[in-house]
Amino acid sequence: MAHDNSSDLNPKVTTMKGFAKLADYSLVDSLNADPESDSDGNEHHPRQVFSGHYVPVKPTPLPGFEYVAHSNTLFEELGLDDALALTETFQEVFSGDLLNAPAPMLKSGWATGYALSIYGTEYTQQCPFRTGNGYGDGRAMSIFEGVFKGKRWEMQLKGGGRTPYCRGGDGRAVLRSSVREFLAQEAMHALGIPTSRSLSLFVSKTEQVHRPWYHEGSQSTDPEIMVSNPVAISTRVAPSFIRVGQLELFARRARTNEHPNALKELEMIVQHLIDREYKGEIDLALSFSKQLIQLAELFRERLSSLVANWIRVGYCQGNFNGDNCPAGGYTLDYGPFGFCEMFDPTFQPWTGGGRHFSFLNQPLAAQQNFSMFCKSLEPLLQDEPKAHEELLQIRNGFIHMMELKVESMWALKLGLAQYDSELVLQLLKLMVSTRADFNMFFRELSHVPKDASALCSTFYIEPTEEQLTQWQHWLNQWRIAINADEQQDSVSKAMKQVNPKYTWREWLIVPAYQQAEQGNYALIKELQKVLNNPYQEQSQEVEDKYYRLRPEEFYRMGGVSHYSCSS
Ligand SMILES: Nc1ncnc2c1ncn2[C@@H]1O[C@H](COP(=O)(O)OP(=O)(O)OP(=O)(O)O)[C@@H](O)[C@H]1O
Ligand SMILES: [Mg+2]
Repeated sequence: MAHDNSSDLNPKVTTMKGFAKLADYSLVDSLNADPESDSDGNEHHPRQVFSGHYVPVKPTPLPGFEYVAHSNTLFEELGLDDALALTETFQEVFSGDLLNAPAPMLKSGWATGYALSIYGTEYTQQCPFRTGNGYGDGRAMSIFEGVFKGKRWEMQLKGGGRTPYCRGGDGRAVLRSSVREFLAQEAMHALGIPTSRSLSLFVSKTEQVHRPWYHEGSQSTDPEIMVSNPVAISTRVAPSFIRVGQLELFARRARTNEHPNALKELEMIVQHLIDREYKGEIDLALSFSKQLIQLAELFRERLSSLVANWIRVGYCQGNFNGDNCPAGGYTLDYGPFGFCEMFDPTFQPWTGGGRHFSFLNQPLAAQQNFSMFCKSLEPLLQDEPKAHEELLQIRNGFIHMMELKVESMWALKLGLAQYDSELVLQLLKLMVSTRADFNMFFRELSHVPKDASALCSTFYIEPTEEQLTQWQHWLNQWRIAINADEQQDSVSKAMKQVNPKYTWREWLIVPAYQQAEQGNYALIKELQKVLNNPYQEQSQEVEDKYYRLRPEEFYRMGGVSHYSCSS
């Protein structure tokens, strides 16, 4: 199926010449190309896509583009020289113009369809045709795959214009959301959490689009005004961009036998998933049904560990539905996300997200996505009752595995050899009652203080005498549990490796995208540096600026503490 003739690149690539070919990995939707396609041969109109794994699309270039940033870290990992980001060809390609893309790159990219399920419920109404056949990458498109230093990566533009899945949207992403996604992906990577990565970010100096937003300083939940913002293209990179929702799309079609190839298309996309995301971990000599069982086990492991890690660093995805859940088990779609500052188990920055996707509910949301993943594999096991039963058991075991992961995450955060439910529950209650900052609290605790007053700098309120006594009691219990008198140094060191000092604080990111809108990208560079080293101590200057409780004026502020528009 996969057409794979890409070659390894030499270290430190300085030109685009070595960039590998886009893999035409599977069935293209060729039967129903858009009769209305524009003179550039591209499809900019919403339409139903009934079959095939992708639709060829050409990005719509950013007019009057300007380079904003690239990730030195990812460049280094891919073996690319930083100077490449400043070359004309690179800038053209990653601002959406493939006209001069050097061979063996193709002159067009591809967009994929996916299905939507929200918290385990299947939806079909979210496209103009109310069938689900027009739902998918509405403004994201991959432009090639390549092998860099022995590892295969897919590169995808976000905001590169309309696709048949655009549903009437403009196909664009604004600079605000693009800066957030660009920085967040690399910050998560630095935190040690699997994620799509950021390659580059370009902005248009001439094209703007409108998005609903807030008045300066507004405390409204809903945005009050339309604000125009420059459009941007960020490029994200991952082994593949296959989402649970994508498997769901093909499984739904297979279940209802929507066309003669439906089951085959499901099988092909699952094979592609194994090839791109699980090769090396799945025994390809096994029968396909046994491979599927291994796949489900591996994804269960990756997904549960991912979500436990999200909680570890205070991350809330915000909209963890099936189409924002990559089947490779990493984090994707940094639009509705946020990081919990003042600890609240129901923290949810995205006003459209609801409690079911809130901070400490994410394990349950993950369970729903995992169930949909398993359900998508079922049509492939319809003649294999034994394997089907095994799959159901793996599905039913998710929540237990998730619990274990969450428990060991708390144990790790607290430097405990074993999870202690009483200690953790008491702690979370105390954190809520004294309004502790989630990440600063754990960082200060990592110094293993003797006196509870050392923790007060992480509280948003002045604790009462009674609360201080409760804290001291908890601290004493905890110190006994970690054997602090003898192991203080080693526990402290280990805790600092899992409790980050520098994490995402939305109010410190806002000025970076605001200044970028004025053409000043210095703060983006500064944030890249700071967030790239989350576990290390940095200079006093950095500490004073970035290791701080959120100032009161940013609480309840639209666009900072919550947002309704993430695009
Ligand atoms: N401006 C837009 N134009 C066209 N389609 C859009 C636009 N904004 C969002 N969409 C599409 O709407 C759907 C839901 O949007 P959502 O915010 O989850 O995704 P996203 O942030 O665009 O993308 P992704 O999940 O690829 O990171 C997606 O299928 C997305 O492609
Ligand atoms: Mg999305």
